[in-house]
Amino acid sequence: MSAQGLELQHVGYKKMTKVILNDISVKIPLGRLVVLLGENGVGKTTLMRVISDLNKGYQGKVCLNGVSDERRKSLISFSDNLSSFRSKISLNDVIAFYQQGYPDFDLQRVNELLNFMRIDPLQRLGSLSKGNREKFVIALTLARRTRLYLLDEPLSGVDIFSRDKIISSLVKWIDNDSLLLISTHHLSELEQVIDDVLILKDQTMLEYRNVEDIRQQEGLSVEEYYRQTYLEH
Ligand SMILES: Nc1ncnc2c1ncn2[C@@H]1O[C@H](COP(=O)(O)OP(=O)(O)OP(=O)(O)O)[C@@H](O)[C@H]1O
Repeated sequence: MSAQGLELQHVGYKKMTKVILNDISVKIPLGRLVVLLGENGVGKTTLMRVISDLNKGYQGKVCLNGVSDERRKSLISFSDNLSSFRSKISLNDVIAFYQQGYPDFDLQRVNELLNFMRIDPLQRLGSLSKGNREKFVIALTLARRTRLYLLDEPLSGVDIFSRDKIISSLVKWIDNDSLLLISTHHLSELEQVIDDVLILKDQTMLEYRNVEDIRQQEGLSVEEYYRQTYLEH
């Protein structure tokens, strides 16, 4: 494989003496939409934080497009819960902050995304409902023109109509030379748009597999396959 893409080599992470992630190795090419699966507490958020270099002191190597040191951070857009912002700040001011902080932030794209999600940027952050706040986070995350997007359970509070709309448009917002890793507990909704699944179990990777292979070779939906594989091991 070329250096283009995300490569994890024997990645592990401990918190004090507790093993959270253990010996994860995988190569994911660019241009993929990958869903990250696993039960509560298995380490999905931790893995995203390790990939983003937010959790220091991990074992092994994380390499994105050939960059394995902390410079890879500039190639990664990770959904942020915006907890560092005051509730009185307007969405436009949060956007201005992102514009200043990220040279790859695309103002036109964020406006298109907000328009698409029907979020008015004149509102104050603290006035957003849970679901609308999640939509705003998705818009901010996808508005960067970068190589890797990490969305950590981005749709948990979003209503089913908006979820369908956002999910079916995800491909449109991700460039061909980028990669999207999205964690969810609602796999069935994403089945039609994802390329691959990455399953975590017992602190490590159980499987990384192409969804078309699953359908053709196993004759199962991705959700059926996930349940079967998870319970078998
Ligand atoms: N600050 C912390 N201190 C100690 N343990 C932690 C800390 N943060 C996370 N953990 C532990 O790390 C493990 C992985 O947590 P993580 O949040 O990554 O799981 P997850 O797969 O994202 O879970 P969920 O599906 O519930 O969001 C859990 O066992 C959790 O208790």
